[in-house]
Amino acid sequence: MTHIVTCRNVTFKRDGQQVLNDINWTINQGEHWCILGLNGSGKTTLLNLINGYAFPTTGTISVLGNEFGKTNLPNLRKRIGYVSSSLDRFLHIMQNETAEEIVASGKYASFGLYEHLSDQEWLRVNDILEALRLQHLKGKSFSVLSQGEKRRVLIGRALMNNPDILILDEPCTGLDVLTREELINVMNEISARGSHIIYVTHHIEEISDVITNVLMVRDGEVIGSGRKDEVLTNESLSATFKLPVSVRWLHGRPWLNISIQAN
Ligand SMILES: Nc1ncnc2c1ncn2[C@@H]1O[C@H](COP(=O)(O)OP(=O)(O)OP(=O)(O)O)[C@@H](O)[C@H]1O
Repeated sequence: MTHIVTCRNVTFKRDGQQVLNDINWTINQGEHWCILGLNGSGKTTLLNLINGYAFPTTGTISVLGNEFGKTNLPNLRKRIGYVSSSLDRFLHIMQNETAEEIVASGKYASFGLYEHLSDQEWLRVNDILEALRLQHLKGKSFSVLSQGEKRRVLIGRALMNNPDILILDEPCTGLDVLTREELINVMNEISARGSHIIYVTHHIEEISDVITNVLMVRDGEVIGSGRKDEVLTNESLSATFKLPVSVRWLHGRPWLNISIQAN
């Protein structure tokens, strides 16, 4: 398999609105992508198409070598991990479960099912807790964890199945700067384990060393796509954010400056 994701001439229309228009995008082996775009630009819709939760109006999508419409979706979805703060509303069902039980439940892609794990799978749970620096949370119930700890536990849960693709949809929303940096560091671990990252954000500061490529979306259209150092220019960022901005690189990481214009 050479391509992880391929979108060809993908459009998506709903209620007379062209939500996505002629999207062409390829993720190759070994690449980690960030999707950048304003609120309402179409990022979540694109993720839903990749997950097979929605289907394009026209065009084709193939994920991990399988073309949608010609493949077994549940099996394919097991190879895609998805962590999103938009799923927080479902978290009430696991408030009493411990950090390690929640990671373990990722094995069955269902909360609350971890009774049948083998000794080897529990070793894997331990290994993940260690890799994400969550060992100290063993035995603690989910309800008492901080926001940052909860996000990392959910990423650990998504890693339990060794997904080929891990989608992180705005994982740093609501986190303070220290917790955000801790979470960004976790991406090194994820890539070391062989998952391809798709990281969705509004903030270019979250584009860590691990991210190789960036897709810029504006009003449902791709306006930039490629290696991050080539794509993240003042012009393309100003177009993406509909605001005059400039980019500054510090130790290989981009930061945004907003050019305030005097009236
Ligand atoms: N099923 C649908 N029916 C009608 N409109 C839709 C549907 N799905 C998405 N849209 C519209 O498409 C546009 C893009 O929405 P989408 O959620 O993909 O944006 P987004 O980039 O993820 O935004 P945010 O950053 O705020 O999460 C919005 O205007 C939204 O209202």
